[in-house]
Amino acid sequence: MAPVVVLVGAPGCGKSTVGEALATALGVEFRDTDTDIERMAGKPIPEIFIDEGEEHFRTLERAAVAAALAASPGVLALGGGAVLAEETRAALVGHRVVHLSVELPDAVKRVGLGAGRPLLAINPRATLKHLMDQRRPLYAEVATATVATDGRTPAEIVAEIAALLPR
Ligand SMILES: Nc1ncnc2c1ncn2[C@@H]1O[C@H](COP(=O)(O)OP(=O)(O)O)[C@@H](O)[C@H]1O
Ligand SMILES: O=C(O)C1=C[C@@H](OP(=O)(O)O)[C@@H](O)[C@H](O)C1
Ligand SMILES: [Mg+2]
Repeated sequence: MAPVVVLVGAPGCGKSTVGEALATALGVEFRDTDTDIERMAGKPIPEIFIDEGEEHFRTLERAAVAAALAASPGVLALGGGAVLAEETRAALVGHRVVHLSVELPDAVKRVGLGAGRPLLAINPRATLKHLMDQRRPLYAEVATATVATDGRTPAEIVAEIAALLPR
């Protein structure tokens, strides 16, 4: 069964937070591929990056996204870098994919010092800017709708996404 909606966007755009609140509002299951990856690997994401490296994480991520797209009936949040994989962008075709957009100032405030996000462990602001510039076209490519999150509460964002969904 396909997800009701898949959330994509940069780190700090609110995929995990908004996704969980949206699932609660809709009364459906919430799934986050980062949580699935941690379960698969048996350790937190920063440890996967330290022990096996980013490439290994991306391999686990491609598998986690493919499995979740096939099996999750509810709201599905991806990790911010999932769209880097062409295989994943292809797998998203035909799904309802909402890009939660965020500009650098709000993203920086939300990720803080990058705790729990190994890619942002050094110089979070500059790294985030680089990641966002690189990925913006990829989020636009996979998205069927975009919802801006800057200066808005998760509740406001949940309401806007819910209004996009079929009743
Ligand atoms: N709309 C929002 N306004 C303010 N803070 C937010 C908003 N959405 C998420 N946050 C906060 O930003 C941080 C990152 O959110 P998270 O859901 O983990 O983002 P993502 O999964 O997209 O990386 C969390 O501390 C969360 O509470
Ligand atoms: O941007 C990225 O490449 C990553 C984003 C993280 O997820 P969030 O976007 O939920 O922070 C997580 O998948 C991992 O740390 C890599
Ligand atoms: Mg997340």
